[in-house]
Amino acid sequence: MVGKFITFEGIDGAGKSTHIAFVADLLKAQGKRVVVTREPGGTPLGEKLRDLLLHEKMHLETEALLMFAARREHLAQVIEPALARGDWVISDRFTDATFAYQGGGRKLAIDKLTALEQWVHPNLQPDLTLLFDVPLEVARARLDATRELDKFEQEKADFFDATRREYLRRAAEFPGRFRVIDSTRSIPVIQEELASLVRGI
Ligand SMILES: Nc1ncnc2c1ncn2[C@@H]1O[C@H](COP(=O)(O)OP(=O)(O)OP(=O)(O)O)[C@@H](O)[C@H]1O
Ligand SMILES: Cc1cn([C@H]2C[C@H](O)[C@@H](COP(=O)(O)O)O2)c(=O)[nH]c1=O
Repeated sequence: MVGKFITFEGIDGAGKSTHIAFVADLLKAQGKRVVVTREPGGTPLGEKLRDLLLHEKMHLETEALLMFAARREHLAQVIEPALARGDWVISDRFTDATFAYQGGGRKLAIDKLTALEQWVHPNLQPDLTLLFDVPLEVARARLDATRELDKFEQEKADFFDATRREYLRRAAEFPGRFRVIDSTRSIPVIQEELASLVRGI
């Protein structure tokens, strides 16, 4: 059995995490073994780096390098072994998030990120990337309703507009693996679309 690599992306508050367990359950119901994980994080070292990344101020290049350091560990410890076993992997964010947040949001040169991507995972891309897309005001209202905001969530509107634009630019650049989900709709309506997508996988 050959597993597939599915990533969930979107600006903070877009609603991606809400749907991960739903998609995992659909795949399990099809008899697939599923590993659910997240970035930054997914390993003990990655979770420590996550804590730093989400709460400490740092130079933007340090931030990008730490994202890729956590990713290298995540690939080695979790993603690559799972795919090699034939499991399916669902990751709450992956490298598209670095292009969107550190590239789009923080304006770090895209060619530097491309070089890191080539170093860390030259031969692996997600088979499917679900981009949960909402205007900033919708995401912000959803976040405000939930919890204390981390370093990224406290960023200003310009940052999230640029992050969202870079996500959408990448979705247009890689139409074969991206599906843009209109996440302004209700949860049950989005789940109908996800169920139909998963049936076709
Ligand atoms: N389609 C939707 N309609 C209304 N509320 C939603 C929808 N999707 C998610 N929410 C709510 O919005 C909030 C944020 O959702 P969720 O945690 O899934 O977002 P997220 O994109 O994963 O954010 P983050 O990246 O910050 O974790 C939650 O309270 C969730 O219940
Ligand atoms: C992988 C990755 C993540 N980020 C940012 C995006 C979010 O604000 C946080 C992760 O929190 P989540 O609510 O669990 O999604 O980290 C980033 O800036 N760059 C990345 O590569």
